[in-house]
Amino acid sequence: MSDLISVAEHRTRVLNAARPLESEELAVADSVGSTLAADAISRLDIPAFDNSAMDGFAVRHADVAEASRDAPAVLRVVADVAAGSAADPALSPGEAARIMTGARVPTSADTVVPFEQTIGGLGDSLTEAAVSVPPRARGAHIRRVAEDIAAGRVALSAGAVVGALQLSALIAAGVREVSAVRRPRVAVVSTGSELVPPGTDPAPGQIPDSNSALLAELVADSGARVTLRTSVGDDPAALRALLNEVDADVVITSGGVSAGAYEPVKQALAGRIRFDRIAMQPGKPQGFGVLDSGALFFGLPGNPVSVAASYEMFVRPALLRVQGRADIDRPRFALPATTGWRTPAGRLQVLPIVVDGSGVRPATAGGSGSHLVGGLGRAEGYAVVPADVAEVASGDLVDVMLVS
Ligand SMILES: Nc1nc2c(c(=O)[nH]1)N[C@H]1C(S)=C(S)[C@@H](COP(=O)(O)OP(=O)(O)OC[C@H]3O[C@@H](n4cnc5c(N)ncnc54)[C@H](O)[C@@H]3O)O[C@H]1N2
Ligand code: MOO
Repeated sequence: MSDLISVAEHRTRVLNAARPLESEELAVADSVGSTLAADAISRLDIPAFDNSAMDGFAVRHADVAEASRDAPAVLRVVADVAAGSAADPALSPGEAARIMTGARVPTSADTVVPFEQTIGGLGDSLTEAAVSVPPRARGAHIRRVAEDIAAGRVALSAGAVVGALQLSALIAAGVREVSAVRRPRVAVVSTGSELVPPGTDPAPGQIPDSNSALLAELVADSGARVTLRTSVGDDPAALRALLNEVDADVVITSGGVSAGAYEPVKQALAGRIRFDRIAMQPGKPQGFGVLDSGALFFGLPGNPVSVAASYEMFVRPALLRVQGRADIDRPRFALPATTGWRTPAGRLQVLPIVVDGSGVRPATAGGSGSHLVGGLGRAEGYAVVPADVAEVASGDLVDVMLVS
């Protein structure tokens, strides 16, 4: 239909309004989940000093270069260097130091021979080392100072999110504080008079409010903080009052944006934000704008699969952008469909999928219905099928983004 606007156009509008928040200094231990606002600079070399990669002997390469099982190079062991030791024993020709993994390599040694390449191994290692296998090269089994990151270099770049891997790198680099973008505060509001709180038995005509939980968890997964999670009935005045009070950087509602008689979001915000029909399935009706408070406002359609798909396509990229993330899109892979399915003409399809062997199939038994919230529980990601494709056949390659 001609009044549909493309996903790309809507996304551009959303991202243009999504500006990074201010930054704050955080202790590294408190930075997990935050995005760096500036490069974190290493205070230490990694490795911090030349050290041994193996338990064995620190040797002079010239002493062992010709060693063989028939003619072992027999060295006198003059020192024992454990990890943590500051010792730097001097080795003369014909001498070795016993050394453990992670220990400093003596300045006068240039190679490490593991116990396995000696005749006596650990057994008589404090008296002599009979090397029976020559090292592959001078420098073998030595981990060089700063070969990974040098002090003064970037340990983690602006725009990176601090997870477990990044935290370990920052700690190893001796970083104590980072400049991080403040995490967005997000309000999640379900609308609909049919909703009852999770765990409550619905009366006839009622259903559990699954969207606010869905959105709250998605928001948390995106590194933002849910500061309000609530539900209002089909009551535009109540919603307007709530929106006037809410203190958040981003407000996300579900429901009440389509063409019915009771559309609280549309009625509460008519003239203040845009309501568009997007060429996407699910997720056609979308409200978006900036509230008087400056908060970004997303009025997502109420159908649960529409909420999940709209979040992936519009809200998540925006939340990552306001956090200053370098990467705001999930990686996409082309995988074959293991079964065929129909796609809506003229709308980009965002279909929950299950990874099935080396291909994908719809997660929702009935296909692409936006109400099939039960099937969402099986979904591992989405197939994103262009608007001009009318049908996916078994074996076709489809673009997939994984979310779990
Ligand atoms: N005449 C038309 N009707 C509809 C159109 C249209 O273009 N013309 N669009 C359809 C499409 S597409 C969608 S998507 C929905 C969007 O409707 P709303 O955003 O107004 O959402 P509601 O009507 O409030 O709810 C839709 C559906 O989702 C269920 N729901 C709502 N909130 C929750 C919640 N928190 N947890 C679980 N389920 C929820 C609700 O009960 C409805 O079944 O409009 C179509 N109609
Ligand atoms: O756009 Mo609705 O989300 O197709 O069902």
